[in-house]
Amino acid sequence: MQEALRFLPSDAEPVDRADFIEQARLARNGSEAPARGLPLTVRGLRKSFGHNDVLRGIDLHIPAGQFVAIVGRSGCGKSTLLRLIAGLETADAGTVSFGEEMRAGDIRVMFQEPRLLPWARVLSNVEVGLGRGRASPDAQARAEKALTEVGLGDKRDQWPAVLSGGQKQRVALARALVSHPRILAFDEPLGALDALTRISMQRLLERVWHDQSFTAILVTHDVSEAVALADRVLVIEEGRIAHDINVDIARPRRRGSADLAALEGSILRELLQSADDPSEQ
Ligand SMILES: Nc1ncnc2c1ncn2[C@@H]1O[C@H](COP(=O)(O)OP(=O)(O)OP(=O)(O)O)[C@@H](O)[C@H]1O
Repeated sequence: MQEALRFLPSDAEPVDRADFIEQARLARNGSEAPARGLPLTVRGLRKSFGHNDVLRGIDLHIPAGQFVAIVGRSGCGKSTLLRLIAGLETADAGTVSFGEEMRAGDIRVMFQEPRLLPWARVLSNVEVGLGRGRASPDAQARAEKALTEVGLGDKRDQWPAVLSGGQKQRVALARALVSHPRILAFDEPLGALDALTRISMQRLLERVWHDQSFTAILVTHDVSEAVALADRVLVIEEGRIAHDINVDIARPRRRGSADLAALEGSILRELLQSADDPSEQ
């Protein structure tokens, strides 16, 4: 495992999820197995669009299996960072490296829009996530299993058009999970959902992350979502990681609890302060 880098200005240690994962795994299997998530290290990452210097030097290490949330003002570069990590965008400088050689399907991204194929039934939409593996004999069984994991086993033969927004996002999640990714990147995946659906999707995300032990990176506008789900919250300001906050609150976390609210409040105050700072406009 690579050594964790230090970040500004936080001195928080990377969260050790090993105990949490191991306890769950031992309870399920009675045997020890290595975490499935991949670690990743970002060094000196820079990205500009024309004269807009969006990311001005990002240094970051995410241990295998950690759940990291990225927050910050609109336009601060959260999605750009996520896209660079996922290889959907090319950096101007810097590197993103992973603990091991990557195989196809190791990184998946889930977006705000479900991006389902309207002419394909739900099960076929999930099989799309297998890429070339769609042709394998067990593709259908894997897709059915992924659909069951998101609670939509009974919708396999439906068309996307008849599903609710939340159900469509569940299908998108199943499509992301079917390749057994070792890093799952979420770009504001729940942003278009109503409040109740959003909370039930947050629980689902947390459960699948817990069960499958992938490394999770969540871009969100919603600080309460970030502190409810993540082991660690990164605040991006002025193209850099301005705060790297350890969410040292035991799981399962109770929505609305005083400790979550206090942490959310302190992050929001920080964001509002930087938004009010005229020197940054
Ligand atoms: N392909 C692109 N071409 C030009 N500018 C871009 C491109 N992608 C992003 N940008 C610009 O880079 C900046 C950062 O965008 P990004 O989407 O990463 O921000 P964000 O923090 O995710 O924003 P939001 O919270 O509003 O979704 C913005 O000013 C955006 O307009």
